[in-house]
Amino acid sequence: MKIEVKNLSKRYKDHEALKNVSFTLDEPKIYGLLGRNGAGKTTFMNILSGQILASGGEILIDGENPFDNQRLTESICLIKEGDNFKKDLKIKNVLKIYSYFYPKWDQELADELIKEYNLNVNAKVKALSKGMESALGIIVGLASKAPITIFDEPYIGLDAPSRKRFYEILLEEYQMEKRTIIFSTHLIDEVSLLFEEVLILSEGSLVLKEEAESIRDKACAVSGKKGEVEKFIQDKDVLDRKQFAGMMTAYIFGDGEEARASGLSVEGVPIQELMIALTSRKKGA
Ligand SMILES: Nc1ncnc2c1ncn2[C@@H]1O[C@H](COP(=O)(O)OP(=O)(O)OP(=O)(O)O)[C@@H](O)[C@H]1O
Repeated sequence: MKIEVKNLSKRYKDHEALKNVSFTLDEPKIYGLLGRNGAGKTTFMNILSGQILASGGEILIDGENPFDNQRLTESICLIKEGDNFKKDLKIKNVLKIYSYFYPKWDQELADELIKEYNLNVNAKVKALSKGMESALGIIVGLASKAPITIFDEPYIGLDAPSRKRFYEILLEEYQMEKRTIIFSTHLIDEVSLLFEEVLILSEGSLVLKEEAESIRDKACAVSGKKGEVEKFIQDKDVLDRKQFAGMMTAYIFGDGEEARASGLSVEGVPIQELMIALTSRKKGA
């Protein structure tokens, strides 16, 4: 489904959470939506899933506004950090409700994941630990098979092996049937390999939208003796620099060929570092 975001703004009283954000997602991909606390990620995902209204601009999904739009809501599944389900419901009833709601619901996958995460279908949501409740969210998100599936920091309390399994299953499912997956997380290093495209919000503005692969070509980390790196980056677009014991690493925009030719060592910039550099750069600008 095509998602067009046009001059999107959201104001909460005197705070502008989203400022004139525009971009298009026109292919089913795994998108990483990143940014610091308060950058506007959840606000964006809430507007996208039709839960709240924008203050200005619009989001169109296949040409339609998602707010109060039954046809579209069946195609969008948003799994939040918590409180996704009514506390008094039993797991089996949660699954039943979602199976009615999502036309492409995959019960076989839900059953498999219930076993995988060792959940008792007769347990009530309120009796679940934080990690178990997150597992239930992940199960619903994956089994919904919604063409737009949004995970907003979906794994609070989930331990590392369970998160790893989630990434593996997400990828397996995605490879079997492509869909738009928007994944917002602060555990960037852990998931960045999943992302096919990365969007970074900073203080309500979009500061990067780039395919993960071209990030590798667009920015690089240049390391070497401090003096040599300093000399090399004089005329470069520098994102960030770190120094230690007479050595320096600078993150720069541009490919690494010239740096390599100057005898400096060149590596990719981890997406987490890129996010930190881009979001602090804007603040200081
Ligand atoms: N209902 C609301 N009322 C008032 N202000 C809000 C409301 N929801 C969000 N905000 C403010 O809007 C800004 C963006 O919040 P949002 O939750 O979208 O950020 P985020 O990027 O998801 O942050 P985090 O990574 O911490 O979850 C923040 O300054 C937040 O305080």
